[in-house]
Amino acid sequence: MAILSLRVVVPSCYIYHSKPKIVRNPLFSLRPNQISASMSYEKELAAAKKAASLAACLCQKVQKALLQSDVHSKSDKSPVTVADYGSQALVSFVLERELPSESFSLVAEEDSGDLRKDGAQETLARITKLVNDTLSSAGTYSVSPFSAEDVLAAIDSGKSEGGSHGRHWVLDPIDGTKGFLRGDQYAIALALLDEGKVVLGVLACPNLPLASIGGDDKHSSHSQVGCLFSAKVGAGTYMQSLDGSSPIKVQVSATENPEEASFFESFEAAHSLHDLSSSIAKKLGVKAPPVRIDSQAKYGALSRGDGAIYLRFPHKGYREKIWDHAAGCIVVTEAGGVVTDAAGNPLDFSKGKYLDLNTGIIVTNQKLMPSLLKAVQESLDEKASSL
Ligand SMILES: Nc1ncnc2c1ncn2[C@@H]1O[C@H](COP(=O)(O)OS(=O)(=O)O)[C@@H](OP(=O)(O)O)[C@H]1O
Ligand SMILES: [Mg+2]
Ligand SMILES: [Mg+2]
Ligand SMILES: [Mg+2]
Repeated sequence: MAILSLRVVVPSCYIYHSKPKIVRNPLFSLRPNQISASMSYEKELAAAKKAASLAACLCQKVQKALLQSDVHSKSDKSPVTVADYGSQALVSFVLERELPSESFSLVAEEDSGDLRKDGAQETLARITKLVNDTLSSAGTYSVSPFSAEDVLAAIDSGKSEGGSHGRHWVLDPIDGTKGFLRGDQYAIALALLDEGKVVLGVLACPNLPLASIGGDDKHSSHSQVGCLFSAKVGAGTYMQSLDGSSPIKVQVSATENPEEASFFESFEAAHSLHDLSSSIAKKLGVKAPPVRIDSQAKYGALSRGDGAIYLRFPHKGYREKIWDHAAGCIVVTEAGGVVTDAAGNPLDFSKGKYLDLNTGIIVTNQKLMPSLLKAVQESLDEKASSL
């Protein structure tokens, strides 16, 4: 069995601390109508942070010793690993356990179909062991070990369709599976929808340096890695280290000058049109080359001002899923940023599993958004007229 070599050294399993250290910033003082919103969803946010942190432990364990046999191809040919399944089972278990009085609906990326097929028993046994080992090493729950059937059921509790009524959790158990396999960036992305609106979001990014990745030190081997971003409607965005530092409030870059702004885009060229992003950035006057990283770690990095712009233009025909953007979207907006489609409309998470989008997704701060939208429109018009 081939063992893939991985570049990132990760810290040991996380101990999660919940007490926030508030960094005062007048920009983030709450308006009266935000106070009630900020006080609700508290236990849901705590549960989401716990679930994502535990899932991150499981993913790290797998990434440290990744076996070729842990990687499978889904029917759409995208990769899925034992860690994607294990992470989904763990998050679903923790949420149900922490919030027993609430009706539970989860819209999640993975399902157990392939794991129920002949020949998948060994993989399922490995996932079951990973889930049990992670729960027992965290020591948080005294539960009898999960059986393989329990794991399949926990994965399949993510089959909800979401929508505009009631509450729905939205989970990408590993966002950026290709990055995960390369030993690069990935995220456990969890959000809660209430009446079709994202009201909280958590991004666990086990390989994201705590220091900025926007500057010259982005390849420093000394950087401590492992970030947990969390945001609640009306209450701002916080970042803490996954191994337990106090949360600090973060905010997006305040730059008004595109020449100072760097931009993020997908690492995978198959996921976003890099040429189109370059033409938009050039029009806007951005000087720096693109920062290409996998997953919603881009939203996390943007929320703390590492870069000022995220451009995402999928190839024609691709339909964006809500779990690829829900958590990232609230993490950025609560940090003062703006997330829209290419026409400037806010993203609508109330339509089920898919986002009903116009062309692409753009993210930046409030000052740069008007000129970014103009550059996007001009570049799209040029592209259309050249066809
Ligand atoms: N063709 C195509 N176009 C656009 N997007 C796609 C495409 N295929 C996949 N995906 C989704 O992209 C998710 C990975 O996020 P990113 O594109 O931000 O990261 S990456 O740099 O490209 O790895 C990735 O999420 P995961 O499947 O959770 O890894 C996919 O949902
Ligand atoms: Mg994803
Ligand atoms: Mg995924
Ligand atoms: Mg996937």
